[in-house]
Amino acid sequence: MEIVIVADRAAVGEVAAGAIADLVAGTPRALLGVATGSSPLPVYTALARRVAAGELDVSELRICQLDEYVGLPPGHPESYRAVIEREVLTPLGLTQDSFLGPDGAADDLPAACAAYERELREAGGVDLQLLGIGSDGHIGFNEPCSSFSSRTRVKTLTHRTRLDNARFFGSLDEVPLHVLTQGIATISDARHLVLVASGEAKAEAIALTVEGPLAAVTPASALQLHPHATVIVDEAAASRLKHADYFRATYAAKPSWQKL
Ligand SMILES: N[C@@H]1[C@@H](O)[C@H](O)[C@@H](COP(=O)(O)O)O[C@@H]1O
Repeated sequence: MEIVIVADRAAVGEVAAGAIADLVAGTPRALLGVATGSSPLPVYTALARRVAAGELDVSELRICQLDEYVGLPPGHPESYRAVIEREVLTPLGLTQDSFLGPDGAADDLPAACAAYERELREAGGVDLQLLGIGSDGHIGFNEPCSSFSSRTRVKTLTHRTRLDNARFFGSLDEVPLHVLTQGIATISDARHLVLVASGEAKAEAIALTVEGPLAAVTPASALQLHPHATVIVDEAAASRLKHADYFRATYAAKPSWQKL
């Protein structure tokens, strides 16, 4: 696992966008897994800026979604499909044609989960999966104690996650209780995992992810098992890392030929 510590949220976005730009330069039709939440927004802003400046061509890029609420009516502004369209597809000039996501409005949810697993496989697998992290260490919607071998399935949100996400809805009651999410094994199939976090509220989850024991109670600790995982954090999110100085020195001495 490589840990990159930078000054602030905007710098987190620039470094992660650089990794995506490097991928697209070599593989224009790459499959990019995107995440919702506030953490990845600076990444999308940095990508959109590069596209607008003519520095990056994403016209062939394909996008896929990590997770989705169950039961929101189609077109609900907080469905993750709508969020990704608003925050990723439109700013990058992409359409729903280049987008894969699980169907949270399906009558048969297990079948929708199996169909999404199949779609990801048939698309050739995810090249780079961008991840945020919940304050309880969840990735996607894999709440604490999710199995490391889990595939896409229905999960129940914890009270804490529903409280965290209530800011996007009118009230806590409007936050769905159930979701579909890529499992931890599904996420780990991606060839490169890039987790971004900023702010003090994520410091404990980041310390447990990077330096804590491998434990289902911290779902993001599964990144420790991945052959190519990068964690990009700002100083506040890094503030509880015991090995921060080593991580800084390692990144500062990174050979120029070596990409993230
Ligand atoms: N399912 C999403 C996660 O993918 C995201 O990482 C998390 C953190 O969001 P934020 O970055 O806003 O703290 O929110 C939701 O639970």
